[in-house]
Amino acid sequence: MTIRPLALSAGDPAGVGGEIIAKAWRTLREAGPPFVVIGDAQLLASAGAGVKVQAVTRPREALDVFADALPVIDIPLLSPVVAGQPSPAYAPQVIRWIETGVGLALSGEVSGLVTAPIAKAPLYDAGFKFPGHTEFLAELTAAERFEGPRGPVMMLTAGDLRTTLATIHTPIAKVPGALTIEGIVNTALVTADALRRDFGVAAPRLAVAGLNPHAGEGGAIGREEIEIIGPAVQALRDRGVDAIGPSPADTLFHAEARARYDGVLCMYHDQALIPVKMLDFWGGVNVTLGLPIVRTSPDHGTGFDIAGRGLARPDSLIAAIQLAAQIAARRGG
Ligand SMILES: NC(=O)c1ccc[n+]([C@@H]2O[C@H](COP(=O)([O-])OP(=O)(O)OC[C@H]3O[C@@H](n4cnc5c(N)ncnc54)[C@H](O)[C@@H]3O)[C@@H](O)[C@H]2O)c1
Ligand SMILES: N[C@H](C(=O)O)[C@H](O)COP(=O)(O)O
Repeated sequence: MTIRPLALSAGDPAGVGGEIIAKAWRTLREAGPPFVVIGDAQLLASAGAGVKVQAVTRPREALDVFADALPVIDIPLLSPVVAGQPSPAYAPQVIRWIETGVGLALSGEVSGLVTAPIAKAPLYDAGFKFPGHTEFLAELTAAERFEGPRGPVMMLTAGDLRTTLATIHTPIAKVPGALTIEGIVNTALVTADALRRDFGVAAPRLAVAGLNPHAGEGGAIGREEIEIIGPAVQALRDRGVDAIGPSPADTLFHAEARARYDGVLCMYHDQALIPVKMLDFWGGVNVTLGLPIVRTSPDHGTGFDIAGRGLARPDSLIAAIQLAAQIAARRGG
C-alpha cells in the first residue's frame, strides 16, 4: 500500500501553531506519521527555533524529506506577523491553507487533514461565514460522495472518553431552541457510524445526556428531555441503535459511568468539552465525524497569551496527528 502523508494546515500565524508544529515534527520525524505542512515556510522556520524547513510542491515529496526537515507547501503570508496579536489580515492565507489541505485530502494525495488552531474572531472580522473548521470543511467536501450518515459532527476525545455535540458554537441562550429530535437523531447516527468505521467499535453503545439539571426531574426542571431528547432516544432505539438516556449529565463522566458507553452525546459545547479537557487537556483531540475526509485538530486554541515564547506544548497536536493516521489506516489509507 502506498504510504501517504497527512496534511497539516498551519492555523493562525499569530498563535502557537508554528511552535507546536515544529515541536511535533521533532518528536515524530523518525517514527512518523509523516505530514506536510501547508503554511508560510519562512514563518515556520522562525517559529520553529532552528528546525530545518524544506519547501515541497507535492505531498509525496514530503516522505523523502520528513526525517531530516519539516516539509512545507509554501503559501506565504502577505503581511508581517506579531506573535500573540491576531489580525484579519492573515485570514485569506489561513483560509487558503485549509482549502488546500481539503483539496489534497479529497484528491487522495494525503491520507487526511490535521488543522492547527485558528482563532474565530479575526476570521469573522474578515468576513468568514462559518462558525469554525467543522462547518467550513463540511461545505468544502459537500460535493464528495460519502457512504453513511453525513455530518459534520464534532467529537472531542481524550483517553476512553468520546463526546459528540448536538449543538456546537451556539450561544447558551439559544441551545434549547436549537435542539430538535431530527438533529439529535442524526448526530447520534453519525456518531454510531463513526465509532464503527473510524474507531473499530463493533457494537457502539451511546449515552445521551439531558439538558437540564437532573435531566429535567420528570419535567419539574424543564421539558426538553420529555419533548425532544427522550423521543430522539426512542427513535434511535426503534432504528436499532443502542442508545440510553436522557441521563443527568453530572452522572455520565466518572470512570464507572464511562465504562458503560462507547460515546456520549452532549447537548452543548461545554457539557462535552469540560470533562474532556479536564480528563486530559494535553491529550484531547477534536475529530470531525461524517465527512468524506479524515480531519482532526488539537483540543486547544491559538494560545495568544503564550505565543512566541517557546512555552506551548505539542502534546495535543501530536495526539491529533496520531489519531488522524490511525483513522486513515482504518479507512484503508
Ligand atoms: N482547534 C481549534 O482550532 C481551536 C480550539 C479551541 C479554541 N480555538 C480558538 O482559539 C482562540 C483562543 O481560544 P481560548 O483562549 O479559549 O483557548 P486556548 O486553548 O487558546 O487557550 C486556553 C489556555 O490554554 C493555554 N494553551 C493553549 N494551548 C496550549 C499549548 N499548546 N501549550 C500550553 N498552553 C496552551 C493558553 O495559553 C491559555 O492559557 C479562540 O479564537 C478559539 O475560538 C480554536
Ligand atoms: N470547540 C472546538 C475545540 O475546542 O476544539 C474549537 O472551537 C474548534 O472548532 P472547529 O474545529 O470547528 O474550528
